[in-house]
Amino acid sequence: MKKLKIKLSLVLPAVPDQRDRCVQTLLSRLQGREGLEKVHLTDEKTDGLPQLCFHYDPEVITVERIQRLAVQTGASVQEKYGHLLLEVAGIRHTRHARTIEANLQARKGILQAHVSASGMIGLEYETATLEEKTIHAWLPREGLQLLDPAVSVDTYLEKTAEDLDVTREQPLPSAVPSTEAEPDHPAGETHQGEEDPAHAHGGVFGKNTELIFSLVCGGMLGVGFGLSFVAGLPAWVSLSLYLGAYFFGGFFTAKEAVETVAKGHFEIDFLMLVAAIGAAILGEWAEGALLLFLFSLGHALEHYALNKARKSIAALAELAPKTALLKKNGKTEEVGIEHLRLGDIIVVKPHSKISADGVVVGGQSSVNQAPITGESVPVDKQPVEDPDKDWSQESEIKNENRVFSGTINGNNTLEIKVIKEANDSTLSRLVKLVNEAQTQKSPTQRFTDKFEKYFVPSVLTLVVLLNLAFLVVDETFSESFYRAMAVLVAASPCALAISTPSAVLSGVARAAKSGVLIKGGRPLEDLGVLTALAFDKTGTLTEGKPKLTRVIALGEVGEEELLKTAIAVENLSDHPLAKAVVRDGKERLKDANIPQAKDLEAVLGKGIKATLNGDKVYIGNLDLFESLDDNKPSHDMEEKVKSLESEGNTTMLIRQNDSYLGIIALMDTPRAEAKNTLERLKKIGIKRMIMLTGDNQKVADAVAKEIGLTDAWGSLLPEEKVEAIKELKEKESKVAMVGDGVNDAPAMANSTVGIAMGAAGSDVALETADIALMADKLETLPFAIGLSRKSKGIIKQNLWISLGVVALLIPATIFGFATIGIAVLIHEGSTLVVVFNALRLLAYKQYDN
Ligand SMILES: Nc1ncnc2c1ncn2[C@@H]1O[C@H](COP(=O)(O)OP(=O)(O)OP(=O)(O)O)[C@@H](O)[C@H]1O
Ligand SMILES: [Zn+2]
Repeated sequence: MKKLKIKLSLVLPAVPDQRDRCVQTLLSRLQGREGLEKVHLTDEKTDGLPQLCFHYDPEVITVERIQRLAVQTGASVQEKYGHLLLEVAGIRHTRHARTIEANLQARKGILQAHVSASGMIGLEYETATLEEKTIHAWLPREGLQLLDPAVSVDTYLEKTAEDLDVTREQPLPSAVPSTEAEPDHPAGETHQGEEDPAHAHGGVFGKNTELIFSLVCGGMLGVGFGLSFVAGLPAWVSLSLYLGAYFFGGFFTAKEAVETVAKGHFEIDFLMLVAAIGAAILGEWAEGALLLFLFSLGHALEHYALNKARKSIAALAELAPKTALLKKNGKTEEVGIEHLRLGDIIVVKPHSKISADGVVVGGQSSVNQAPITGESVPVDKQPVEDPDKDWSQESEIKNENRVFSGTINGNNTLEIKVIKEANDSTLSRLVKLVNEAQTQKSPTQRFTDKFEKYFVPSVLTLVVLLNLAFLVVDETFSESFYRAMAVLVAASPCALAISTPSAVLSGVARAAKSGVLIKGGRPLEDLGVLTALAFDKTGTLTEGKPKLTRVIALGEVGEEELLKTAIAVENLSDHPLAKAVVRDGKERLKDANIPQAKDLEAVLGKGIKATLNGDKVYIGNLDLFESLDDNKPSHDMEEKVKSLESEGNTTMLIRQNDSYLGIIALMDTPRAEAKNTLERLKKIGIKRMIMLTGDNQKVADAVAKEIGLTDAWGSLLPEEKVEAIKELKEKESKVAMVGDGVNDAPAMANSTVGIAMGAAGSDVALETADIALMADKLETLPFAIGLSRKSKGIIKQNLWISLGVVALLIPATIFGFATIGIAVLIHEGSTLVVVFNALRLLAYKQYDN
C-alpha cells in the first residue's frame, strides 16, 4: 500500500499558550483517524511557520480533508496543496475510468487522482507545481470534456435538466418562474450548453447513442441470420447485414480499444475486437456479430444503470431553488441565490422552497425538512428572539429558528435572515461531500483491484499458451485460437470491477435521500459489518437539556444565597449543565440580582473554579474535591450526593473558600425514542451498545437500565473516552461512535466509523464525521446501519457472482463446453446482474431488514 507524507505550514495563534492548545486539539482530532498513520510537529520551519507532518494513506483520506480538519481547529493552513473536484463527460465505464486515473496519477505534481465511472474526478496536487488551468488542459487529451471545474449545486441543476429528456427542450426549471429573459443569458445559449456534453458522450443520438448503436447491431444481426436460411437469396445479402452489424456493434469498442492501445494498455475491448475479427477470418460472421452485439449492449446498459444511481444523487442538488425574494427597504425583489449576502432578509411564500440557510426573523410556519434531514414530519419554525444579532457567527441555533436551503415552507409566509451564502449552504456542502464520497475506494474495491493485478497477467499467459495448443493437441490453429479467445472473454473480470463501486454508489445515493451522508465505501462497508456501537450520553441518548431538580443548602447560607453564587459562577461557563443551572436557577430566584464572577477556570470533566467578590468558588462533582486539597466534603454530604445520584441525578457541590455551601442536582431525560431505537439496533445485529459519559457511574447505570444498553462507562474524562474507544476497538475489532461530532470529535476520530447526529446544524460535525445523520434523530441510526448491512451483503453477493462466473466459465471454455457466444453472453449477463443487484439498494426501505 502506498503511503504519502505531506507537510503543512500552520499559521498558529501568536500566544504560546493558545498555540499549544491549538496544536493539541488538532492532534487529538487527527490522531487515530482512519488513514492517518501519524501526525507530528517537526522542528523545521518554512517562511517562519511551524511544519506539521502528516503520514497518510491517500486511498483512505484526502489531503483536502486533512486541511479542512486543520482549518477547523482555528489554525489557518497555507495553501500548499490544492484540491479539485471536477465533473467531466466522456468517461464510458469503470475500466475507462481506471485508465484515466492511472494517466492522471502519473503526472507530475499530482498527489492523488480518483476517477469514478460516473464522471467525477477528484484530484489533489501541489500548488507549487501545478495550476488549475494546467489540469484543465489535460482533460481533452484524455478524451474528456470538462463540464464544471467546481462541482456545485448549479452544475447539478444543469446536469439534471440535461439528463432528463422532458426538460431538455425547456429552459431550466426554477422554483419561481420568471417570464423575463435574463439579459446575460439569452435563451439559445442555455440549449447549447446543454447539448454539448451529450455530444461528447456519444454522437448523433445524444447520450443514448451507445445503446442505439448496439440495438441496430442486434437488429441487423437478427435479420441477416434469418435471411441466411432463405433459399435462393445470394449470400452477400446476409453478409452485408453482418458487416453492418460489425460496424454498429464494434464502433465504440474499436474506438476505445484504439485509445487504450495507443496508451500502451490493453483491456477487454481490444480482446473483444480481436475475437470478433478472428471470427470473421474464420468465416463465422454471425458469431462475431453476436459477440459485438452482446458486448456493446452490456456496456450500454451498464452505463445506463450507473446513471440511474447517479441521477438520484443529482436529484439532491435539484432541490435548491435558483432565486430568492430579497426584501430591501420594504420592497421585495427576485434575485439569483448567488447574490444573497449574509444578513440579507428573504421572504418565503407559503408552499415554496426556502432558498437559503438562515434563521427565521418573521412569521411562524412548519417546514418540511425531508429533503435535507429525511424527517417525514414537518418542523415548526418561529422567529428568533433577537433578529438583529449577527446569527451567521452563532454556533448554537435552535432547531425551531433555523431553516435550510432546499426545504419546503408550509402554510405561512416566513421572513428569513441569511446566515450562509449559497455555495456554503448545508445543501451544497452535502452535494459536494456526496460527490466526494464517490471518489474514495472501499476496502473491498481495494481488494478486487489488487486481485486483478495478479489475475489479469495470469489469464493473459494462459491465453498465449492456449493459442499454441495446436502444437500439442491434434487440432488446427483456428480451433486453438477460437478456444483461447473464448477463455479470454470468460476470464475478463468486468463484473468484478463494477461489483463494489456500483453497490457503494447506490448505497450512498439511497442514504442521501433519507438525510444520511455516508462518506464513501469504507464507512459504508465497516458499518455494514460491525457489531459494537459506542454512544455519547449527553445530547445523544439523552435530550441534552438537563433540568434543575434539587437545591440543597447545607452550610450557613440559605438556598437563595447558594443559588446566586452558583449562577454567578456558572454564568461564565458554556457547559450544558452550567446553562441549565443559570436558566432554571434564575427562574427559581425570580428577579434577584446576580453578582458578577470572574477568572473562570475549567477543570476538565470535573467542574469549574472562579472568583466572586474576592472569594474563591468551586463547583463540581466529588472527583473535583477529591483532587483539590485536604478539605474534603463531609461524610453526610457524600451520602446525600450518592443517594441523589442513584436516582439518576447529576450532582454538583458548591464550595466557597473553605466552606461547603450545598448541593445542586440536575437531571437529563433520555430521548423518548432511545429505548425503541436500541431495541431495533439489537434486532438488526448490534450486540454491544456502550454508553460513554463524563457523568458519574450511578447516573450512567440508571440511564443504561432505562433504555437498554449493554454497558455504561461513567466518570470518563475526554481523553479516557478516546482510550475507551481504543480498548473497544481492540476487543471488538470494529466499533462505531455516535455523538454530536463536536465535543466528542476525538473519540469519533479514533473509532472505526464516527457517526454524527444533527449534522445539518453543525458544519464541524458534517465535516468530521464519517457518517452524518442530518436530522437530530436517533431513529435514523437503524436505517443507516440497516442500509450499510444490506450494502455489505450485496457487495458480498456481487463478489460471489462475479468470481463464481469466472471460475465456472474458464474451465467450461477450455474444455469446449461453451463457445465464444455463450461466454460473452454469460460474461455480459453477469456484469449486468451485478449492476442491477446493486441498484436494488436505491429502493431500500427502512424496515427491510
Ligand atoms: N460547568 C460545570 N459545572 C459543574 N459541574 C461540571 C461543569 N462541567 C463539568 N462538570 C462536572 O464534570 C462532569 C463531567 O463533565 P463532562 O463535560 O466531561 O461530561 P458530561 O457533559 O456531563 O457528559 P457526557 O460525557 O455524556 O457528555 C459533569 O457530569 C459534572 O459533574
Ligand atoms: Zn513525518
